[in-house]
Amino acid sequence: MPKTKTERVTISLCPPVDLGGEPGWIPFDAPSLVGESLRFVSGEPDGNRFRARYYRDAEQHLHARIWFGPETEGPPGHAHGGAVAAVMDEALGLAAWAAGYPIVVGNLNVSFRNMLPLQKVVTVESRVISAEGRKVMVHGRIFSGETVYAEAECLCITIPGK
Ligand SMILES: CCCCCCCCCCCC(=O)SCCNC(=O)CCNC(=O)[C@H](O)C(C)(C)COP(=O)(O)OP(=O)(O)OC[C@H]1O[C@@H](n2cnc3c(N)ncnc32)[C@H](O)[C@@H]1OP(=O)(O)O
Repeated sequence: MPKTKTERVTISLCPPVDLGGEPGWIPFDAPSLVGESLRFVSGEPDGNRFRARYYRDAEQHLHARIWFGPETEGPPGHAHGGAVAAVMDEALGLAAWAAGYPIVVGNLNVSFRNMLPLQKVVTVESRVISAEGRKVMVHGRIFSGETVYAEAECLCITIPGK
């Protein structure tokens, strides 16, 4: 009769990272606005996938500091394109909510400009460009210093009744 074997799985967490904002940025509490459902990107603030923190600046624009952990890997040592798109989806959709539009994302167009190294803290900046009828256009980019990793155009559609 085969013996049952207990396997011990050890998950080692990466060390803490600094997701602090720029002077003048105010921490933005996304769950208090949209609920607790945004777990895919921001749900594990100490995990090995994404670590994210949102802020608003004095002009109420939404910014995020994002750390792409080892579990977001696509090309060796670099973030998966889907991981980059997931961050854009969440951050730019949230930017529309933060500007007062209850939306879901209808179309997201991401341009990958440079490979994004893992375990790097980057910044997402966003701008609500226009709002016509139910369509809200948000633009954003992920960058660090002079390097732009991705740019995105996000068409958000307001949800009737919200
Ligand atoms: C609840 C708490 C959440 C709280 C969550 C907050 C989270 C924010 C961040 C996360 C963002 C996400 O991941 S959201 C998840 C990913 N997204 C989704 O799953 C969305 C799936 N799609 C849908 O549910 C639907 O297609 C909608 C709601 C987007 C649109 O459907 P609809 O309500 O029937 O409206 P519809 O008549 O089709 O479209 C309305 C207008 O928008 C235009 N339009 C619609 N889609 C598109 C499109 N892809 N590209 C161009 N234009 C479009 C139409 O032409 C029309 O223009 P006109 O004729 O008026 O000119």
